[in-house]
Amino acid sequence: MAFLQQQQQRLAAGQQRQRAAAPAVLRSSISRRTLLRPLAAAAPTKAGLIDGKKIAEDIRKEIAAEVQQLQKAAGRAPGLAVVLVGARKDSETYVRSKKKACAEVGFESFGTDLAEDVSQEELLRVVAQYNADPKVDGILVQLPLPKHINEQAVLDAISLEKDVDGFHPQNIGSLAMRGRNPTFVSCTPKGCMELLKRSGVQVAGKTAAVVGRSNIVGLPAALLLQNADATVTMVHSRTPNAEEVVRAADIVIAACGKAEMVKGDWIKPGAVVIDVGINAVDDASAKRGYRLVGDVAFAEAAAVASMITPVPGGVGPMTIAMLLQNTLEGYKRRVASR
Ligand SMILES: NC(=O)C1=CN([C@@H]2O[C@H](COP(=O)(O)OP(=O)(O)OC[C@H]3O[C@@H](n4cnc5c(N)ncnc54)[C@H](OP(=O)(O)O)[C@@H]3O)[C@@H](O)[C@H]2O)C=CC1
Ligand SMILES: Nc1nc(=O)c2c([nH]1)NC[C@@H]1CN(c3ccc(C(=O)N[C@@H](CCC(=O)O)C(=O)O)cc3)C=[N+]21
Repeated sequence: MAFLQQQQQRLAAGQQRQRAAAPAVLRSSISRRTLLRPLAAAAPTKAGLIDGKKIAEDIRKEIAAEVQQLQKAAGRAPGLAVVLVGARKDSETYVRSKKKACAEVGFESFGTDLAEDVSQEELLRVVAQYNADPKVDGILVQLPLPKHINEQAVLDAISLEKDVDGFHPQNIGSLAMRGRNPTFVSCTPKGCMELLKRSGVQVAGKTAAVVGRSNIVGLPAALLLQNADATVTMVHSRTPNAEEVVRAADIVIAACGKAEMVKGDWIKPGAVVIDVGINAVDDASAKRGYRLVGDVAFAEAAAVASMITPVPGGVGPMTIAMLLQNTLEGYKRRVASR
């Protein structure tokens, strides 16, 4: 019981600190009942929810307003080209939601759907066409690509000025070097940082753990946190003491692609948890026959963390909002340099 009390006390203190830093929109999501609950209560304390869906919606509105303002003088709307290879159901869904988001903010979207067995040469030709198209500000080739295609060769072929995914080696390399600004920052890690920023979470001086080291999520997320003056540790499949490293962190970004791997007792009381994971698990009671869960065991972690993102409704919608933001940035640069 003494331990529980201590933990509750630490939690309440952490939450009050976070609450003081949090903007009004978020403050309302940390309930009074949570804060005023007697310390010895057995029920788990609920973390404040970081509402990625709402924050992404705010950003889309900001983008739409800017497009309205800019497009008359520019003579055209921002343009995003999305290339889809094959017929993976999840990829088709993502591409559809990207095109829908484009329409919503007043972008023009271009799309090329290629057959699963398309040759690498043909795919490279499509990329080259979009590189040369003056109406296209951003190019996204949906991943994963079929096995017979060299993914990196395709990503390398996207013009640096149109690499709105931020996957070009020069963009990732610039992120890793002090004093260099990448042309574009990858959407998912950029979305994680934006969630922290818009939730009033201070990053400078904090310890952070990133679970996962992929080129598209874990690595750039760690670099961004480090550039924001956090002290960062990366955890991967060969890390023997992942749990211990995560438990030392004030900020956790989970991107390991393993459903609910990060447990509640891995989380330091009062930590902020950003869950990037998107995993489908079978669920006969769900309409689609499956439901989405993150890389974090949400309920357990929410009982310990001060703030946490849900899945769905957390990082996912932010990825799309950042894709639009990157495309708008590219458009503004290209219009200005005419
Ligand atoms: N919300 C969004 O917008 C997006 C969500 N995602 C989701 O994010 C997650 C990560 O995606 P992505 O980076 O592409 O995945 P990858 O499979 O490319 O990378 C996973 C990383 O996690 C590490 N890892 C795997 N198992 C463990 C383990 N047991 N302990 C510690 N680390 C481990 C791997 O280590 P190692 O390097 O040693 O193999 C690897 O670095 C997925 O769930 C994906 O669906 C991805 C993109 C966008
Ligand atoms: N070139 C490229 N760029 C990418 O950015 C890219 C990619 N390839 N391949 C696949 C991953 C995955 N990804 C997601 C985007 C949005 C949601 C998203 O909006 N998810 C919703 C739920 C969607 C649903 O209900 O199915 C949510 O989390 O709330 C998820 C995942 C982008 N990726």
